[in-house]
Amino acid sequence: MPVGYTLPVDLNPAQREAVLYLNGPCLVLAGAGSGKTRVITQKIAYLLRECGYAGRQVVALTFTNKAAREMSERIKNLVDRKVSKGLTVSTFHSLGVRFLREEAAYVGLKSQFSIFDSTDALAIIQELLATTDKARLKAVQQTISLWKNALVEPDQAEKIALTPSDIEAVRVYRSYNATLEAYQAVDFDDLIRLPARLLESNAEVRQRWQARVQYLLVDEYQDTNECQYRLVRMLTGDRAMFTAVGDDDQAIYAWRGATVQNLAKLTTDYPGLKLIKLEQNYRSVQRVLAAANQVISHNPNLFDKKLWSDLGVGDPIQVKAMDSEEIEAESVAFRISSERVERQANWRDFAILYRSNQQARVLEQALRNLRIPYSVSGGQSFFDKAEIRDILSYLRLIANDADDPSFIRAVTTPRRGIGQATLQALGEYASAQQLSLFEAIFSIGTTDRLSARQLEPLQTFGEFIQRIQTRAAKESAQAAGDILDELLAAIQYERFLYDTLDEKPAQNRWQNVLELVGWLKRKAIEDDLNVMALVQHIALVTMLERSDDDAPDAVKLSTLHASKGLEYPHVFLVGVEEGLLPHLGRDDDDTASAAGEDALAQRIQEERRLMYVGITRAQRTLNLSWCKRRRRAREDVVREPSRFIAEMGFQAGNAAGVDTAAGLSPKERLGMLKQLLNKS
Ligand SMILES: Nc1ncnc2c1ncn2[C@@H]1O[C@H](COP(=O)(O)OP(=O)(O)OP(=O)(O)O)[C@@H](O)[C@H]1O
Ligand SMILES: [Mg+2]
Repeated sequence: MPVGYTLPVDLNPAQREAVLYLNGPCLVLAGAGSGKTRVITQKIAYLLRECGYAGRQVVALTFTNKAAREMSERIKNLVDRKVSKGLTVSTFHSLGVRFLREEAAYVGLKSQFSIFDSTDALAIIQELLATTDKARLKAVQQTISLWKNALVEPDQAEKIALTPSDIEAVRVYRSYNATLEAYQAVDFDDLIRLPARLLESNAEVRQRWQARVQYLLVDEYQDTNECQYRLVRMLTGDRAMFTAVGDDDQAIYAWRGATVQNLAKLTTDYPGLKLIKLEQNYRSVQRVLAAANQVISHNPNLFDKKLWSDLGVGDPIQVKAMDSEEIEAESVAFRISSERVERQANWRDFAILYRSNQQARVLEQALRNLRIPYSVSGGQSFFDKAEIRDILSYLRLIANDADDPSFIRAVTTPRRGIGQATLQALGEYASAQQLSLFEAIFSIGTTDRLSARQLEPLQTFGEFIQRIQTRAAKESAQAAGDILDELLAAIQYERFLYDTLDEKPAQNRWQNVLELVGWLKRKAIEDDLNVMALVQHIALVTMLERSDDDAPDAVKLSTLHASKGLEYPHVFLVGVEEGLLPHLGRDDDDTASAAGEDALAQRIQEERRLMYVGITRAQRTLNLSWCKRRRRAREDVVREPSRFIAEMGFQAGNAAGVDTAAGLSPKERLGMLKQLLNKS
């Protein structure tokens, strides 16, 4: 340790060791709430303040934009702005975008490539597969995604594809890639796959990046996939100056190709790896921790870990059975409202967590009824709304005019007298000439299939987009706002809404558009992005969350997946029932249900880890509930309590809420007894 450096006192010896260790690769393996993320933040501060690293030499990778933002905030408080200048704290995907923007030419892209989200990607697959069977489409999309994440190219996929459906998927995979290439577009998986592949194949690029990334830190390492593993390996090279932190019990992205084996692989790939374990949990009271430990003990474990807390026993965990999801939602809303007063807490101290996005609607309604402020994260719904996709199609076209899907959406919304026949003629010409639709406008001229009357609105549109392109490329973040306003006015989008819809929905949609534009303007200024850079930024936000503008004091609604890494004083975990948590794939878009016993066991284990993640978000109180009946496709279905409730040692049927001492050590039991006695 450099002389005169005082590490923050609020690090325990093991954490301190992890922060100070700089002799090679380091893995911190520890349970929830043990301060893994804190180690990363403190280590960045240590590198910058005491070890002479410049900001631009340090890269920290997190799992979500929100986590990246929070980490940046914390570092701002620890390190002088001048010292941290150039520091990268981002998601794997944002780093991928930056990498590809700089190295675009090496992978045959222009730097203003489009990023297609899964809705865009699905539309392409639908065209290639020529089916509307949604389950089949999603299955193919997932297969392609898994191949990409495992760095399996179509040629290799062809060799391993045995079933007719996999063979079909290979065919789609090939054409899908070709289509993306034609549009100068990449999908989310490509954001990591292309950099990893380029780094592996091109020594010059590899050396340049290795010289640049002097120290790398990775949070939530258990959820990295093969591509991300290789990316980390390539970026850090033989020097292997990195710290990874993770918890195998919190691996919840196997369905996206993540593999906890990456944790084990580190220990074999880097023989000199320093392994550090943390055992004290600083987040949760003992009852919560005991429940978490109980549940996860039903999974086979890769690594032996212990976890204890000295934050006191805490209140009994409540387990409630509800008659329906409406009643469950009402009851949660009511409880939050009264507990806020009783506990003198803030709205933001409460979180409601659920397995599936669809559960949010009923909860939102109940909170609105009681006028409780809330914010939702983990949903993609906002960016999937028609009006938002309309506006974004313009922006995407402006940034990348090879993006044919965006062209088609923009040119036909609002309608400007360009009909199907016109577009068809344009499309045939474009593909014959190997041009994008946008380029085709300017060279097609009138033909026997395209009259001057048809051509004119196309050209007007083309010139309009070109004018904005010229400005957008030249101007700054400040001007981005003006450009957005002018764009909206020029296309008369508000009028289009009121012309085509009833007043109420038109008003709603226009509000959403204004919200989007307001958010974009703030983002442009905050991160100093011009319109071009902004467009790529948006695509990334759509991926996991859009929770920038969290209301300052609001109850948090979140999926379990999106709650990873976060903590709340009071947690309500709803819908803890068989079929939902564990989610057993009764949905029609599910492929794993047919995949046999072993796959099912794996799946239950992943769901159990998800349950563990949920429980361990709670700092002080935890409330579980499940519904005896739930509406599914307009039918009421009888539900059973989740097996996880029994695994925690609780009984599930009691509507009054039960408490048991299961999972507590003798000392903790005694503490609990004392507490009960004090109360009475
Ligand atoms: N040494 C410490 N002293 C006091 N508080 C600590 C200490 N280490 C961590 N904490 C606090 O404990 C909480 C959990 O820490 P952190 O979020 O870093 O854990 P984690 O291991 O990353 O959890 P998760 O597995 O959920 O991501 C935070 O509120 C953090 O500030
Ligand atoms: Mg963490």
